[in-house]
Amino acid sequence: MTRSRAVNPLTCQLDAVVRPPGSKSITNRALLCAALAPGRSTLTGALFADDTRAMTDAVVALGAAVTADPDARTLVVRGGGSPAPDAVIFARQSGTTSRFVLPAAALFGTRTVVDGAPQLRARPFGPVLDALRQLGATVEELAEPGFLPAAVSGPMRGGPVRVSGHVSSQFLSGLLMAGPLMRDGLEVSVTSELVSVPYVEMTKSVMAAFGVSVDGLSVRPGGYRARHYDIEPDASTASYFLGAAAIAGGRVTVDGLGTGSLQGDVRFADVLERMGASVSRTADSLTVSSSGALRGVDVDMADISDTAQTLAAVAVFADSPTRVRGIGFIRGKETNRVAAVVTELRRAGIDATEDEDGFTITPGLPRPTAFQTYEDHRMAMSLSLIGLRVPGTEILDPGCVAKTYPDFFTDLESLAAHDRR
Ligand SMILES: O=C(O)C1=C[C@@H](OP(=O)(O)O)[C@@H](O)[C@H](O)C1
Ligand SMILES: C=C(OP(=O)(O)O)C(=O)O
Repeated sequence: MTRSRAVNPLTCQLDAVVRPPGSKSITNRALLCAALAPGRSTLTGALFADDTRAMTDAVVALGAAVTADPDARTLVVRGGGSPAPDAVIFARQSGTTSRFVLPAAALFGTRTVVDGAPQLRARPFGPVLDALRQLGATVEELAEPGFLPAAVSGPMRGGPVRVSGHVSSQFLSGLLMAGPLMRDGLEVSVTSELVSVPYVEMTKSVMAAFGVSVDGLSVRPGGYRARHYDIEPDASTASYFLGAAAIAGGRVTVDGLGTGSLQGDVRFADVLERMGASVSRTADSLTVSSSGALRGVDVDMADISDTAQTLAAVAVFADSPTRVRGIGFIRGKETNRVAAVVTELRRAGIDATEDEDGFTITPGLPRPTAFQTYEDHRMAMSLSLIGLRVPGTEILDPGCVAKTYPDFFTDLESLAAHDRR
């Protein structure tokens, strides 16, 4: 296993067109909806990474049959089955997989155990477990209350349910996706401020594509319909390439992320625009061009928090401080992302401070640093951007990118082939 990976500075301005792998969030929603739809669905443009393997294994445990063709980026799903008694789902490090399959597993009369890697066991599950109890499921917390592993069994009667929204939107998305298969359908009330709102809109869009409409946060009883579904590239992943254009200068076009994207994270480009980059958007692409001169920004990233670490790396190269707000909840992601990003930038000599709801970065010249990554793919990918400008940058435990983007370093290196010479 490689313990560290050097990132080489770009020597010239960029001029690249990239097509990142498929969206993790859409792939995992489409897999679950397809598994709940009787018949054969074909998912094209799918992501093949640890998180989507976790969901693939999970839907198989729920009774679906899945044929994967990674070269063609295609998953064929035969849905409409049911889990074997005492099924066990191991969600690896995947928040989406675990939070989405708990409600789906509790649709069935058999007992299913959901567990994950130690890192996932440390993340919160209380809101979804509590909601499942309200809906009539039997829930056993097999370790600590509110954490994995947990066992669930149904069926659920459905109807009104209350769930909090300030820790994660994934609880709400998971409940909605199981909603049409509950006896009385589902009517969700969110009891606290909802974070990551665009992901709930994405949930509704993918459900609609599979034949289920959501009215507000209410779903009528019904069923999903199998179909062919094409998945767009991952917008969170695209943020690393757009960030590269912003700091290295030049131009990067992301092919396949158009104005109709289902992903809120395309709005990372709006933040770069506020910092002084130029952005152009078409029906099928997103382009960021920059001279490399950037100003700091004060921005609320509660809707697009997976790109907050990318922004932290970009902010280092601006000419005034950047303040990121609204993201206190990312302390409960793969790692405490607020603390991790501040610690690592300080390790490089940058003046970074933790705020209650985010962080503040004052630009500076980073020194050559071996960055720790805290088993967090986004720490590794974001801090790599610093290496595009600063010689001697190393990323420790680079393999952690496998969670969502196994080929990240190869693709980042191939950007250099597109230097504008
Ligand atoms: O629903 C989704 O696909 C996701 C929602 C977000 O999580 P939270 O709702 O926990 O912020 C995001 O960070 C995660 O990567 C994917
Ligand atoms: C938070 C993330 O993932 P998840 O919650 O799905 O594990 C992420 O991909 O940054």
